[in-house]
Amino acid sequence: MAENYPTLLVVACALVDADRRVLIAQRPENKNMGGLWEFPGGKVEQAESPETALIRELKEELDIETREACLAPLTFASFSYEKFHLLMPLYVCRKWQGTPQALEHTALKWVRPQRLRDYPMPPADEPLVAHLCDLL
Ligand SMILES: Nc1nc2c([nH]c(=O)n2[C@@H]2O[C@H](COP(=O)(O)OP(=O)(O)OP(=O)(O)O)[C@@H](O)[C@H]2O)c(=O)[nH]1
Repeated sequence: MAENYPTLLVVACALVDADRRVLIAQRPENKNMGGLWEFPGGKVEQAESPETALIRELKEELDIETREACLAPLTFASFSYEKFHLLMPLYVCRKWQGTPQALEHTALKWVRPQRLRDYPMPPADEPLVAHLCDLL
């Protein structure tokens, strides 16, 4: 692996509803990996904790509010993309205020964990699905 190959810290969240379904969000077509389904979240900015970043991203992307105590770490993705290495902790959140809206995505979908494989996801996400199936 080349030097100066940055590791990008991105936080993501599996929102889980009362029926044990998970929220996934479709990336806009004009973005890298457009059309794929991902877990809401985004890059951790400087001087932000992962949890603070995730709470911010959930508000910006979905217009929902949650708090640190409602974010349970589940697992992480570690995957080499062409231009960066992605390190992505995945949290589970079962308690939030508001109804998720697709403010930055093309669509949102509540999916049973066993059906997540029906939705094309970024390659980094594929190993995460098994963890959600085990948990839920
Ligand atoms: N939020 C999120 N990002 C993911 C997932 N899987 C995955 O590979 N990523 C990658 O993590 C990177 C950071 O995501 P991001 O949401 O902050 O950035 P972006 O590409 O949408 O564009 P932006 O820079 O305009 O915000 C992207 O390259 C994205 O494709 C995932 O499940 N959720």
